[in-house]
Amino acid sequence: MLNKLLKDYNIVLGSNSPRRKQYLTDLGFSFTVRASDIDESYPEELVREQITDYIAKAKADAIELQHDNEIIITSDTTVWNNHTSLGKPENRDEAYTMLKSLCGHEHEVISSVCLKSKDRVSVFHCITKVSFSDLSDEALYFYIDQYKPYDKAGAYGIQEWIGLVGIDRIDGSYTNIVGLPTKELVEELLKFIKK
Ligand SMILES: Cc1cn([C@H]2C[C@H](O)[C@@H](COP(=O)(O)OP(=O)(O)OP(=O)(O)O)O2)c(=O)[nH]c1=O
Repeated sequence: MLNKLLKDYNIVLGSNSPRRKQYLTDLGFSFTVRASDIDESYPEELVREQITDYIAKAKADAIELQHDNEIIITSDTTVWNNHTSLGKPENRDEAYTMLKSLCGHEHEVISSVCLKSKDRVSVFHCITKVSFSDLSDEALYFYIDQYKPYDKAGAYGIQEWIGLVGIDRIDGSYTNIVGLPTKELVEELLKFIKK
């Protein structure tokens, strides 16, 4: 159904994330992948969704449009906790510090998505609240050592073991936590091609 609506466009996913690829596939899109590998730094005055909006757009800007009918989709996800943005942990200690800082309270997961065509750019974001339970150090180290969450913002994947045992509740989109707010993406894409 979505392919029919988008028949005049070539969708290009600008991402190396297997989860984003899977979600686009599950949505039923035909698409190609053309990812960039940018430096994900951002101006230090930015906060919350300003950070992910900025990086999602930078990811799109780093990808060249090859045809007039292409729409490039890029996304960026961060964990916003205690006024701090948690990206991907660089090592075991950093992963532990991040997870420990999430335990026992609520944080926000923010994903921004950038849609870019020959003549337009649109960025939107989606925020989900996630409450972590107070996990033991043993559980945190078990998760880090078994799952090596070094490719995940905030050092966790809700779709993994820690999501099964350590999350009290979420408020908002689940797919947004995993890196791509699918319902919002479809809505925004349909608006984007109507303009
Ligand atoms: C919080 C959380 C994040 N994540 C993932 C989503 C993102 O892929 C990743 C954050 O890194 P991103 O920089 O958003 O994306 P990426 O490097 O994986 O892919 P690309 O830039 O090529 O598009 O963390 C989960 O899979 N589960 C979770 O519960």
